[in-house]
Amino acid sequence: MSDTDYLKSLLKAHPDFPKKGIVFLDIFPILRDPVAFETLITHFVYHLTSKTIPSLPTKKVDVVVGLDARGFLLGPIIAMRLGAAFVPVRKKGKLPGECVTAAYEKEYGIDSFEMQADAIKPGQSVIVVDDLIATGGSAKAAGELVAKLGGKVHEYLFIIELTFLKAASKLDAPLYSIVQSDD
Ligand SMILES: O=P(O)(O)OC[C@H]1O[C@H](OP(=O)(O)OP(=O)(O)O)[C@H](O)[C@@H]1O
Ligand SMILES: Nc1ncnc2[nH]cnc12
Repeated sequence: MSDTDYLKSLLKAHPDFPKKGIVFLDIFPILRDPVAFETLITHFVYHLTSKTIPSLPTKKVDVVVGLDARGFLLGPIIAMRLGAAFVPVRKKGKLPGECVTAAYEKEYGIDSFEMQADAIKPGQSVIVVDDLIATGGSAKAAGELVAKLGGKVHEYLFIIELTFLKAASKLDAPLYSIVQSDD
C-alpha cells in the first residue's frame, strides 16, 4: 500500500456530524498512529522542499500559517522542520493585541478569523496549512489576512480536499492535498 493510501485508510467518516447532511472526515486516527503521523508530516515537508512552487523558486518559506483548530496540530511541526515561523489564525476574540480580521462562510456555518497584526512582515513568503478544505471559506479568509499584512501565500496545504466543493478556484495560490474525496 502506498503512503497516501495508508493515510487515507485511517481517515474515519462520521455521517451527520456536526449536523445532518455533513459527512465529517476525522483525521485523529492518523495522529494516534505515530508512524502515520510521521509519514504525514514528512510527506508535507518533502512536498515543500523537493518540488518547486512556481511562484517560490527559492523554496524559502518564511512563515507557516495554521488554522484554528486542527491546523495547529500540523503547522508548528512543519514550520519547525522548515526552519520557518509558525503563525496561528484564530477564531475571533482569542488573540491579544492588535489584530486583523476576516469574516468567512464554511461548510457548516459562519465565523470570523483573526491574526496578530505584527505576525507577518511585508514581502514574507507564506504557506497556509489546515487538515481539510471543504468550501474553502476558511482558507480564503486566512489568505485575506496574510494579504492584509503584506505577506504572499504561495501554497495552501491540506490533508483532505473535498473536491466536489471546488474550493481551489476561490484561492489566490495553488492548493495541494494528500487525499481527495469526491463524495
Ligand atoms: O473549507 P471550509 O468550508 O471553510 O471548512 C474547512 C474548515 O472547517 C474545519 O474547521 P472548523 O471550522 O470546524 O473548526 P475546528 O477545527 O475548530 O473544529 C476544518 O478544520 C477547516 O478549518
Ligand atoms: N466534512 C468535513 N469533515 C471534517 N472537517 C470539516 N470541516 C468542514 N467540513 C468538514
